[in-house]
Amino acid sequence: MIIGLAGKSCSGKNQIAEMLEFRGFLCIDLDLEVHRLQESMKEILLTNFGDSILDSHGQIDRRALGQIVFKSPPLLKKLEDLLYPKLDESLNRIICDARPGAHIILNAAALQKGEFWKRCDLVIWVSAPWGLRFLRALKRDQRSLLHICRRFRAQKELKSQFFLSRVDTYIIRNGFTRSVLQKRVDSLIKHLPPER
Ligand SMILES: CC(C)(COP(=O)(O)OP(=O)(O)OC[C@H]1O[C@@H](n2cnc3c(N)ncnc32)[C@H](O)[C@@H]1O)[C@@H](O)C(=O)NCCC(=O)NCCS
Ligand SMILES: Nc1ncnc2c1ncn2[C@@H]1O[C@H](COP(=O)(O)OP(=O)(O)OP(=O)(O)O)[C@@H](O)[C@H]1O
Repeated sequence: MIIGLAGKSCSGKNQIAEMLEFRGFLCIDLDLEVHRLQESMKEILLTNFGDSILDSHGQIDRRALGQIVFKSPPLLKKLEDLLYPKLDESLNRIICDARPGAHIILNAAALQKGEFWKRCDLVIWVSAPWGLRFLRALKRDQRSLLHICRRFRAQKELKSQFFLSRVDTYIIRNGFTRSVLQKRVDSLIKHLPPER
C-alpha cells in the first residue's frame, strides 16, 4: 500500500514520518530525493537558473535556488518541470526495491503537484494553524520572514480538499504537543490494514 503524507510547510509531516518510521514503516522523504537529484542535474540547473545557485565549493546552493524560485511562480514551475520526471523515475526504483507487501509512506509537501498523489492508495493530510506553522518555520529554518512568507505563498493551492475529492484521505491535526500527535499517529496506525 502506498500512503501519501501531505500538508503545508511545517504542518508536521517530518515529525509524523519519524513516528511512523519508529513504528517500523518505510518512509520516503521526497525533499531528500530531490536534493540527491539536484547534484546530478547540476548542468541543466545552471543553464536554467544561472551561476548564483552555486556555493563556494561549486555545489548547488539550495538556499540560493530557493530564494530565486519561491519569489517567482513561473521559475518554481520551471524547476518542478525539470525535476519531477526524474523524481518519478527514482520513485519507481524505490517502490520496486521495497519489500513486497510493505506499506510505503511518501512524505511530500508537493504530493498534489506532479501527480505523485496518483500513486497513493491513501493520503494522510496533516494540518496545523498558519501562525503556528509560521513560528515553527522561523525556529526550524532560520530564514527571513520574507522567505518563509514566499514559501508559504507557493503552497497556497495545496489543500486537503484536493485529496478528499480524489483519494481516501485521513486528516491529522497537529496543533498541539508531540505527545498528542503521537496518540493521533497511533490511532491512524490502527486504521491501516496490516502489511502483508
Ligand atoms: C526550492 C528548493 C531548492 C529549496 O531547497 P531547501 O533545501 O531550501 O528547502 P527544502 O527542499 O528542504 O524544502 C523546504 C520546504 O519547502 C517546501 N517546498 C519545496 N518545494 C516546493 C514546491 N515545489 N512547492 C511548494 N512547496 C515546496 C516544502 O514544504 C518543503 O518541505 C527545493 O525545495 C526544491 O528543489 N523544490 C522543488 C522541488 C520540489 O517540489 N520538492 C518538493 C518535493 S515534495
Ligand atoms: N506537535 C508538535 N509540537 C512541537 N513541535 C512540533 C510539533 N510538530 C512539529 N513540530 C516541529 O515543527 C517543525 C516543523 O515540523 P516538520 O518538519 O515535521 O514539518 P513539515 O510539514 O515536514 O515541514 P516542511 O514541509 O517544511 O518540510 C519541526 O521543527 C518540528 O520538530
